Amino acid sequence: MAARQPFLRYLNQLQAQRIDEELMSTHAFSIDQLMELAGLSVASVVEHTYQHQRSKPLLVVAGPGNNGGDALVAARHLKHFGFAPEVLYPKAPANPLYQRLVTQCKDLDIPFVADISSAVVDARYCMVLDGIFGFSFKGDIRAPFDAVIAALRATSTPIVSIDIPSGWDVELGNVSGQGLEPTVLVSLTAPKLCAQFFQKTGRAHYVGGRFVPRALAQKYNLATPKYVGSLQFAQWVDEDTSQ
Ligand SMILES: NC(=O)C1=CN([C@@H]2O[C@H](COP(=O)(O)OP(=O)(O)OC[C@H]3O[C@@H](n4cnc5c(N)ncnc54)[C@H](OP(=O)(O)O)[C@@H]3O)[C@@H](O)[C@H]2O)[C@@H](O)CC1
Ligand SMILES: [K+]
Repeated sequence: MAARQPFLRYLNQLQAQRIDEELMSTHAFSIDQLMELAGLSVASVVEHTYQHQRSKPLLVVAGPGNNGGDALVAARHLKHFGFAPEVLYPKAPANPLYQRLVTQCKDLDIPFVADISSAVVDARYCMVLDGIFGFSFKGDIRAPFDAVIAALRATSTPIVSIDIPSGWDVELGNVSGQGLEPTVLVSLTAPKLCAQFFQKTGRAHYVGGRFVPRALAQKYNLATPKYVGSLQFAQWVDEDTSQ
């Protein structure tokens, strides 16, 4: 009997972008649908991890791309889950999709803050949701996000990162030393190569985004997470335990 090919467990940047494109072409998803499910997964992980810490607000930091869109969706769900999210959106693009997400947050009375400092983050928030950069991040961190990430790095407030710890090279990890060091990582669709450098004691790694059709998983030989019932996330197991 032929030996089973090892599953593809960590995506490179190009594979992540191709899978995203194929979901929206071959597999007929709209970006709004994918973002909604991605953001719901992230909010579900936050609820699972920080359900006993609702007495303080949580800070959602949204970047200029779809990672930021996921963060805005998560903020909306978290408000419905009984949390008190506040959003920092330093560079809101003139893109109708993101503008609709902002309106939806404002209609729920989610405050948008103009600026943060490390001291304010530590004093005011129970956690930070990092939706600054995802799988399209490249190069050195440019303004205004260099200052935002530096301020977050100087806090002791726990960070949950969406898909990629912001500032990390998507494949090589925190090679610049300037990226965030989150407590929790929620990979979407499948972990990217940088997630291999995240697996350390005291941290939790989940996968979310329950929208991958079997045909796409088979095409890439993806190691699909074992989602249970209606849960929107699954714990990522570090080694290949598939049969
Ligand atoms: N299938 C899935 O898994 C799904 C994934 N989804 C989510 O989409 C995410 C990927 O989204 P994405 O492609 O829009 O890119 P993302 O990383 O958010 O940022 C791009 C922005 O960052 C900027 N930028 C880049 N480098 C920079 C730098 N050094 N310094 C400063 N800025 C920099 C760049 O600017 P530009 O280079 O264009 O000037 C652009 O504005 C993915 O991680 C996941 O969260 C779901 O929504 C849907 C289903
Ligand atoms: K991120």
